[in-house]
Amino acid sequence: MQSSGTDSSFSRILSREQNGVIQPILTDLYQITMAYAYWKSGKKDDRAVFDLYFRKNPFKGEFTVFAGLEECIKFLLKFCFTESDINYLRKVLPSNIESEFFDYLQQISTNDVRLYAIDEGTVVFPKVPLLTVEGPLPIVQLMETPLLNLVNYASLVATNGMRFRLAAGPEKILLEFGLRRAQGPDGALSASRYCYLGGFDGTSNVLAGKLYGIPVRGTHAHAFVTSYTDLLNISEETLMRKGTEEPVKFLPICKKWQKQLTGILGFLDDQVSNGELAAFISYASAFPDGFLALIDTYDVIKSGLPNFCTVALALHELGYEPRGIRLDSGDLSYLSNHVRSRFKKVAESLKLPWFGKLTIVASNDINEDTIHSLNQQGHEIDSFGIGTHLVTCQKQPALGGVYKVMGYKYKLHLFYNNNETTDGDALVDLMLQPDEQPPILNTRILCRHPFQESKRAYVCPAKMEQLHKLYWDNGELVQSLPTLTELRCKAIASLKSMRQDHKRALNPTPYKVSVSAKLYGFLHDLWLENAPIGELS
Ligand SMILES: Nc1ncnc2c1ncn2[C@@H]1O[C@H](COP(=O)(O)OP(=O)(O)OP(=O)(O)O)[C@@H](O)[C@H]1O
Ligand SMILES: O=P(O)(O)OC[C@H]1O[C@H](OP(=O)(O)OP(=O)(O)O)[C@H](O)[C@@H]1O
Ligand SMILES: O=C(O)c1cccnc1
Ligand SMILES: [Mg+2]
Repeated sequence: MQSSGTDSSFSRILSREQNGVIQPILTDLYQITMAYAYWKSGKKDDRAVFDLYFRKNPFKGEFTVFAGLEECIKFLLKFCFTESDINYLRKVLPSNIESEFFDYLQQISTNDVRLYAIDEGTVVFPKVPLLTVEGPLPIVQLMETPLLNLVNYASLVATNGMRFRLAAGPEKILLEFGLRRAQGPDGALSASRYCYLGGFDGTSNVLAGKLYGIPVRGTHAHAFVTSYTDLLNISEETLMRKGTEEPVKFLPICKKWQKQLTGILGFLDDQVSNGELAAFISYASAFPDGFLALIDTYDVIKSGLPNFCTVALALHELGYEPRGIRLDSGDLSYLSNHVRSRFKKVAESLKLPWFGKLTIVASNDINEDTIHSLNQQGHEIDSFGIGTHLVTCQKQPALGGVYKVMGYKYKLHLFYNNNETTDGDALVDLMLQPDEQPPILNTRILCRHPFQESKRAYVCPAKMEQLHKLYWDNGELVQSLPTLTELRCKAIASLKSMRQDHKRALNPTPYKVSVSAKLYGFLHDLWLENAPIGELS
């Protein structure tokens, strides 16, 4: 077990929930067989350094949001093979394994491990190490699979969330509705957590709300509407006038508004679904403030919209504030525009300006391209509810993060220019050798392409940041860990500092990760040393 750290943030993360499935044997068998072979050949105390990085940004994009670090740290914190793990391993590993290996496994810990990492929520790029893990070879090897598992999907889905945010714009409310479509319960929880980190505003997943403090949001389903067949179901429904104990029969007020609305909206009251109206009245009676109705069960224009307006005006008469509607089928551009124009018409006719600004939520198999297309066509959607494409990352289902021995050490700086309107744009990431003098602000420094000799540029940083920090040392967390909401703000700010052309949806400009002249020379020599020389005959 680890020593109990003194840093208060250490005990703080212990109190945060962790998925119980994360444990040292959540790994590939070959990590354990390699650990045995290392142990047997006397390498148990050899030191090794592994870097975790990915080779290509996902979704044909040019950025990735790094996520999963807090879980990696909790994994280090609790890293311990239990007696039951050992008993299981004794059963499944070949019988020739020496018993002392199991004694060794049972006492290993992360006390001699060091973890350097980029802050969670930072926008990161290919081949830049997100984590660097130093420690006894078998121990850091054993961490490969769990660390990759904790970072790959977290970063992928956070990036996906951020891409939906970029597509929708900063003002739209983005809700994650993916629980029913996610890759199992754990995929769903991770999706809710990291979509929030990536800039979503809330989730429908109640357990994720409880575990991670994410705002929980929701509307109602078609099943709720279809379970009501006629107005008889609700004829006795009463509602208190807001702020009073005065019960009022709600249906007659609705009937009155329905009549008035037929002239304004031009619908026929014998064409609206009475079952739908009953469902809306019933939901409104349960939640009179913030009433939001799904209006596409039967016919948005002929039934759902008039029924919603009817109930919304009746609620308003009793002092409540309705919120709006959700569309879950059909042409979301056309329907949202139509609904908005009708809301405005009601607002003007009845001198109720708030009616024109009611919220329009859209859902139904929405992906990033749908949002770009809706933006082009024009729409009046205020909020998107997104499930399948977001959480399954249908456009690219995995991030190809790897865990490798890089064979050299480096330090990494991020340089910014002095764009005053954006508080500085990120210009370039520069890797230097550890013993190099740190770059000096407002002084030219040569940044080279890691391999192509002719590609180089001078950069004069107005602001800079060292990206790798020591997070874990001597069995303790040595940095404070931000809350999920702080990580979300960090991710949004980190993306904001990226130039627009790196973020565009189609053919974005690659962001540059470069090396110093000294590191370039070192890498070049290393490469030449290792590249075999051919022989001509
Ligand atoms: N204006 C639009 N531009 C581009 N895509 C749209 C637009 N409106 C809706 N979509 C998308 O088009 C697809 C329409 O889905 P589909 O063809 O299944 O029709 P539907 O009306 O949703 O039917 P169903 O009731 O069976 O779900 C959805 O993925 C939706 O997100
Ligand atoms: O479409 P997604 O992005 O996955 O978002 C979640 C979907 O889940 C719900 O309905 P569901 O798809 O379960 O049923 P329905 O489409 O038949 O109403 C909801 O109405 C959304 O359409
Ligand atoms: O609350 C909603 O509207 C919701 C939740 C999950 C899936 N679809 C919709
Ligand atoms: Mg659906």
